[in-house]
Amino acid sequence: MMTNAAPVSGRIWSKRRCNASRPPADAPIPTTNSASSMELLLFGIGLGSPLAYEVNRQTQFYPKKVPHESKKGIYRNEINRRFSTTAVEDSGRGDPLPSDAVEPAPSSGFRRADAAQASSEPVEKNFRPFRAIPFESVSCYSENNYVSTKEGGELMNHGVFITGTDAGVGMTHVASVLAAALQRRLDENGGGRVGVWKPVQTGVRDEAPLPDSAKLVLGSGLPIRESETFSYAFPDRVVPWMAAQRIGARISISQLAEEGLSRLAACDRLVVDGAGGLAAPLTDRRVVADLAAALALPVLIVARPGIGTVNHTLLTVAYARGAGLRPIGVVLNGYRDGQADIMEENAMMIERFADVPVIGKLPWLPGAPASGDDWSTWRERWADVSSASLDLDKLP
Ligand SMILES: Nc1ncnc2c1ncn2[C@@H]1O[C@H](COP(=O)(O)OP(=O)(O)OP(=O)(O)O)[C@@H](O)[C@H]1O
Ligand SMILES: C[C@H](N)[C@@H](CCCCCC(=O)O)NC(=O)O
Ligand SMILES: [Mg+2]
Repeated sequence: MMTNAAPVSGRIWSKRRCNASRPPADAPIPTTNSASSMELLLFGIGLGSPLAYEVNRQTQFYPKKVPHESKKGIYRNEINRRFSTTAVEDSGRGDPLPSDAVEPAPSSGFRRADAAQASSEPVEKNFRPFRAIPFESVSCYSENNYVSTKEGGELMNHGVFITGTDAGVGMTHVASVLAAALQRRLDENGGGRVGVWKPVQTGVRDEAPLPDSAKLVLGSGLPIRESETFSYAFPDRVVPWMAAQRIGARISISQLAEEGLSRLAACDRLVVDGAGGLAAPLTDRRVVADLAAALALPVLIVARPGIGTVNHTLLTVAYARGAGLRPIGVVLNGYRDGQADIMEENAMMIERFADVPVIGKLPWLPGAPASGDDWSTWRERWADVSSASLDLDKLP
């Protein structure tokens, strides 16, 4: 029986900080151009209607690549609405998530960015530490054939959720090369399609470095459109929950879970690039680990090769297990000259103390492109070095 994780995020985000970032309780309800109103409109009337088109036109933010983000910096990638099917509800087994995991649905009209603000209760009373979804509760998804049962009857979907011991450890680079490697393996074995998905990305601005969604497409070389690889995009390079708070928006984990399951159904392997580590908050009560659990995906942990990584990796593994997740492997990424010995020792300790295999040891490969140009050379070099050291057989 899996246990729930400790309420870590409740301590990280003190009430004072949370309140400071929220709009005042009597703030006017946003009208058009707000994330929530746009989301509601699109949800209620469908993408094809003239009104929805009008909303899209008014809310451009990132016009070069994604013609549907708002000037305020949001937001929900409506293109991916098409992935939000009713498959989960149709399973006939009721609500796919525990009731407290499902965000309240909008009833009518515009709504504020955060349901807690619309409530008559003070915000503090609605703010609770997160509780990870117990793994058992996602078993209903198996009815949709999205879930494969591995040896020992363990529930595991056909894909992998990439996480890391810290921001910046190379999750997106590993996700993209892994997607390419999985596609190659499928091609060699009768075909099939690998999907990549970045559910929430932060730090997406015109002037910023490439967003992760672009890195996933360019780094994997898969024939997919960037606009179809992500769901939420926020301008500030911070934790997703905070990025949403800063612009008065909120992330719906139930919609993400639904979309993820539809994406799983639409491909043979899905590589999901999380944001930050497993404990990074997504909503008031949910963290990245909850999304991985809702998707029944095993997690692959990207970690640094050098000093500090044993502690960080063991913490991440423990947290994953506490949230009911299965850590399927660790990739030590970016070892430099002279670091091979300590990396080997660290790999040995991680395997011994965490009981998780280190399935990849990737070198630091200088010259990663910073813009959209010249990815093919890098991709080939990166694929060469990683194909030698990534053990794909450990992945479902
Ligand atoms: N093995 C590597 N060799 C060379 N450069 C790398 C390697 N791994 C990552 N990088 C570089 O390090 C930076 C961070 O990598 P990446 O974006 O994949 O990290 P991340 O963990 O996804 O970060 P974030 O938390 O910001 O999403 C990037 O500039 C990338 O080009
Ligand atoms: C800004 C980063 N790049 C990332 C979010 C990092 C969350 C960090 C969590 C923390 O501070 O503990 N965003 C993203 O992957 O889209
Ligand atoms: Mg990343």
